[in-house]
Amino acid sequence: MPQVQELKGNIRVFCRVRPVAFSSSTPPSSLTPSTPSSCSLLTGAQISESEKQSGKKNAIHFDKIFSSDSSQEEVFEETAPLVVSVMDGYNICIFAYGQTGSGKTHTMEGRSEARGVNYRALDMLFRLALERRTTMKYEFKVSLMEIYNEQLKDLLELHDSKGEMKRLDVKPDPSSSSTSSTYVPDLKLVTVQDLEDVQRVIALGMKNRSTSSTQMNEQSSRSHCVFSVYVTCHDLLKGGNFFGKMHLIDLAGSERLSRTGATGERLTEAKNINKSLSALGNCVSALVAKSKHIPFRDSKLTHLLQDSLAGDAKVLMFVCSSPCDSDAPETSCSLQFATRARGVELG
Ligand SMILES: Nc1ncnc2c1ncn2[C@@H]1O[C@H](COP(=O)(O)OP(=O)(O)OP(=O)(O)O)[C@@H](O)[C@H]1O
Repeated sequence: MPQVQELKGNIRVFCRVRPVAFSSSTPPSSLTPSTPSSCSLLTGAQISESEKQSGKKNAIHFDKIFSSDSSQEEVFEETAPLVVSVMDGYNICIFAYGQTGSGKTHTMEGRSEARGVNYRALDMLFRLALERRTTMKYEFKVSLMEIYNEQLKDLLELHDSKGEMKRLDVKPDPSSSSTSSTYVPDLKLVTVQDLEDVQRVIALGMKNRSTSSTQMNEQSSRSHCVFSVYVTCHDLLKGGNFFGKMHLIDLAGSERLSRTGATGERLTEAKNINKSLSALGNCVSALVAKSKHIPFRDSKLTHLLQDSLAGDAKVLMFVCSSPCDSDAPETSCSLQFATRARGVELG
């Protein structure tokens, strides 16, 4: 059984490197083709090697590095201790960050033959609930939202017959004494009892999600996707209830507009994605500097994350990276962001 991690601490950062093969199979015409020999930028071994050479000052530190041959099981094994604590009433936020095509969706959602963190997390929660059934009774609800072009949408509820999704907003939580606590009024929560329920809900939501093909990724997420799990725990021995909440977030990929060849609608999407990711960067910098004002309200993404980043959540960030030299500028930006994020003190 994974051990529950301590509440206080910094944002934990896990670095995951995508395999080479996925970019070389369909090399984008405008990019340097990815060959194994040119894809030497980032492996666990090389990070520690560069660490040795450059000395501690410039070294990049992560809580864990997963190389390109790390399996979904290995990744989840390290993530599980954090996930478990939602059953004990903690708030958890796990998000994947990185350039487009770097493996964020693979890490969070995965595929049916290689499930990602979301599915494995729910699987573990259901199994734990069963194990603890003589002392605790758990109820699970989930929600699925996306932030697309700076609009927060409920992926589980249609707003009208034209197929428009219901639009949502982030508001201060009136039931909490903490000023950083937020909630999303009118968000649809669905009770789930097993993995089949979860799969049904996710399949419905994903049908409504905004993805499209870009030069960098055949099935690129054009929105930030927020899958949330709400756990109510009834203590059967002592009586009383407590609550835990977990956000599992697949961020849209950061991208250089010049590389993506985006025009029209794709360009608007890309600009909105980059804007909200830089708002996240600004909040992280302000949190590291312990500024009085953290600009959470500058974007829907940061407003939604306020609850986790300024509250009492345990936060884990996957920084997903391409191993290719041709992606070096983006990888460098992602790693710098991850380094800053790791300096954020929580709790
Ligand atoms: N560790 C991995 N092992 C196997 N396949 C991977 C891995 N990482 C990524 N891939 C594959 O690479 C491709 C791109 O990955 P993915 O869609 O997860 O990227 P992304 O970061 O979510 O991109 P975007 O931001 O454009 O949505 C997919 O086909 C995915 O299955």
